[in-house]
Amino acid sequence: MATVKNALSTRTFSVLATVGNNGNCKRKPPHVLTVAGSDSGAGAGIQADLKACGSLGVYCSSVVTAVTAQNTVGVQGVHPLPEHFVAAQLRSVLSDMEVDVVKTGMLPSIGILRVLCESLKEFPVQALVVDPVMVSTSGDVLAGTSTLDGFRDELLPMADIVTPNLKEAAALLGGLRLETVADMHHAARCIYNLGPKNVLVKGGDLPDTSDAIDIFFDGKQCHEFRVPRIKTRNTHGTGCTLASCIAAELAKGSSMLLAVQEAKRFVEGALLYSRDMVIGSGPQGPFDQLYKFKDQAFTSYRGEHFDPNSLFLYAVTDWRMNKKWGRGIVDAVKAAIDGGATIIQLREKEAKTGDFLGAAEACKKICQSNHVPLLINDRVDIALACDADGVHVGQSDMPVSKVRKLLGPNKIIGVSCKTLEQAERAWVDGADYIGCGGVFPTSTKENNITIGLDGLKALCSASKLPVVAIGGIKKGNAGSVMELGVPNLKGIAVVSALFDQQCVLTETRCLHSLLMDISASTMA
Ligand SMILES: Nc1ncnc2c1ncn2[C@@H]1O[C@H](COP(=O)(O)OP(=O)(O)OP(=O)(O)O)[C@@H](O)[C@H]1O
Ligand SMILES: Cc1ncc(CO)c(N)n1
Ligand SMILES: [Mg+2]
Repeated sequence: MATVKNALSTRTFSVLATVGNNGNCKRKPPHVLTVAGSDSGAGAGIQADLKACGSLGVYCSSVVTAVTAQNTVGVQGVHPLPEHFVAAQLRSVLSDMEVDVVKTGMLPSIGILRVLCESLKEFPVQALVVDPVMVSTSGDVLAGTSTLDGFRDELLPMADIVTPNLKEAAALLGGLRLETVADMHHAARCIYNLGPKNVLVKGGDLPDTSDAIDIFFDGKQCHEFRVPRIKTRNTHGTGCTLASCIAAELAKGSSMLLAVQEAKRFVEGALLYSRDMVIGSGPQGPFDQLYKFKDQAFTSYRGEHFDPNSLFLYAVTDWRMNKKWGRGIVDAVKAAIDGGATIIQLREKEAKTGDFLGAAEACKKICQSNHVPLLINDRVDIALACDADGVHVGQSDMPVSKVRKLLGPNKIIGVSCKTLEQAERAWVDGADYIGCGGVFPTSTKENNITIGLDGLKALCSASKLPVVAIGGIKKGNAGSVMELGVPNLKGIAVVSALFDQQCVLTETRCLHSLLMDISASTMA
């Protein structure tokens, strides 16, 4: 069950709008309509789209434009559906089902392309993702050359993003040669001039590159996406999957750039998971878009940005304490890391913005070179400005769902919780971990309610997220916390035990070795 929970990304639930209906509360899930061809081998086309959207927690309806007979060897046949029946399917779905985003794949004829354009004018949607499918990787033609003009003159001007591969980009530009990354940049700009709001030129098929490189152009800036090319024969359907994931993320409310980033991560994770899979005997096999349901390890694949074990010894800075002992934030952070701190949070309630940012930037360098994540307390602006690894917020700071929108899917978000309701909310809103306390009385925070070891244990047991304990923890009582033995209690967070001390390095070392001893004895 845990795998299923994970695959239904925490983010998913935060975007389920509730709509009143005869006094009842109903959920409206984000909804993508794919208008594409069926792939009998199920690696690409409608089948890929349904799996990809489903994996990202998005409802996917489907209008079939053609039925193909294909497998890992190639395309054995294409049977386009009659235009009037594509029109009928479009009307059925769009007139009734509150589609957020339309994603197009194989449009086998200019007639079908025009039917789609007419439907979109009659039933406008929030966003249109156009994957201008023309030729399969096996070289088989999936859309006649007559559709080229239709794409250029009618569909692309309506598109929020178009995602051609190299051959399709070349065809859209009248047979331009595309052989280098510089050519891809140029092509992205030229295709933008055909009218779409954004362009992603995909370089999966660029020869002689160790990276898979895609170029994104939003009319102002070009972004280069590079991931190490995964060595596998199973890449059939990467294009369809990528476009569907972009559509799904847009339907959930993401910005275009973040949607593309998330889609890339999904494809990369799926290829990695499926790299050794053997289906069929032809040259290009399908991969598994449902990978997140099958192997929990892949839900925490590196794209998932956060290792809960980094909560082990969590150092939270305090300007006043460090000043009292005559040292700056940066020196304090360096000493804590040298002593074994596994994550750093800068909590500088009184610092001026300019000073805070300067210190944060210096800490970021130290943290990065030591592979220790750096979080900023409360100040999302500072975190963005110094490119910190994430933010920690309290219950009266900016809500987690808003922080997630600002920081995107790849940053860490922690939130302080005392109650089971707050812990549940944190999970729903897309937090990565919970800070739970005060466990013991503390002077760092005024008027802080102490929940005690029992409160901590109850909250950990109920929480679906990893937990770090905080509040008055020091050498003398750290053992009683870690010995609670709840699996998602990953570590302790400390302020005065490290920073209200003469030597930060010594205190951190001491606490670190104590924690190591405790975890060795609890594992034994
Ligand atoms: N071996 C790989 N490793 C990592 N990423 C890849 C690999 N192959 C393709 N990609 C990525 O997959 C996405 C689709 O790229 P590609 O250029 O293959 O599209 P396509 O040709 O339209 O796909 P399709 O196989 O569905 O026709 C791109 O983001 C690309 O960078
Ligand atoms: C049906 C269908 N759509 C798209 C592609 C492109 O991969 C394919 N091979 N088949
Ligand atoms: Mg390809």
